[in-house]
Amino acid sequence: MLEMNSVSTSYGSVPMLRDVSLQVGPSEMVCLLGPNGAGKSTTFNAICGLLRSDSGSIRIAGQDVKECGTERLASLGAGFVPEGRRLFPTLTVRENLRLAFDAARNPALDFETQLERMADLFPRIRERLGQKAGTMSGGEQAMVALARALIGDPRLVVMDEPSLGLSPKLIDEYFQIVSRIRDEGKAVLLIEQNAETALSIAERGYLLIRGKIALSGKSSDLLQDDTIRHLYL
Ligand SMILES: Nc1ncnc2c1ncn2[C@@H]1O[C@H](COP(=O)(O)OP(=O)(O)OP(=O)(O)O)[C@@H](O)[C@H]1O
Repeated sequence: MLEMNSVSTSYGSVPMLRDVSLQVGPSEMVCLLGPNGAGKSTTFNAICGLLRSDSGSIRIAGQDVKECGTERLASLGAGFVPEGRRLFPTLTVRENLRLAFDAARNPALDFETQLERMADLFPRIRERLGQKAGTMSGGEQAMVALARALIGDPRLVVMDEPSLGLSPKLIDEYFQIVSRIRDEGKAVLLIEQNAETALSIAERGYLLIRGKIALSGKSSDLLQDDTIRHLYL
């Protein structure tokens, strides 16, 4: 579903990602870990086409992101949860979800049916569809941002530090929903600081350090790895 091959990026003359390769297969949850400044959000921005790579390729469902253009990624079956949620604060929850639904351009889906599915998955937002997104609590906004990524029924979901700022109880609730999404057959790339939780629900993981993939493997192996233990556990 997602394939990055030897991707390098830079900010002006400063190199950032260096030869980053990673894959996420269908129905697979993979996490990307890394300390502050390692390049995790840069990777997210490169995947969703907001940042041009200098070399290498990024494919979603076999389609090159550069050729496709950011505005068409949703119609390839990809949903994104950016760091900080980035909802439209003056629009209601329903309007935020409607915009994402329309961007997915999936004629097989009906908006009201999808909205009902989101309300089932996120009981916290059922009562709040008419509320302006900017007036919601951080936890509620996190749920709306995930619902926005899911409303077009994507096959791949890419999330950038979705648990940032959530209470421990809400983090548990959030990741239970993320696990359910994977169990329903979606591919997930989970970019996270919260290594223990991410490795406990993802099948595989990558560790990014200073723009390079320093480690990769099965989550059970990474949990035992000295570098990971030293950095996080
Ligand atoms: N637009 C930009 N212009 C110049 N440098 C940038 C830009 N965006 C990010 N950087 C730099 O690139 C490096 C990686 O940033 P990035 O946001 O990808 O890290 P991160 O792993 O997501 O970190 P964090 O966990 O703190 O969010 C940092 O040193 C950052 O200052």
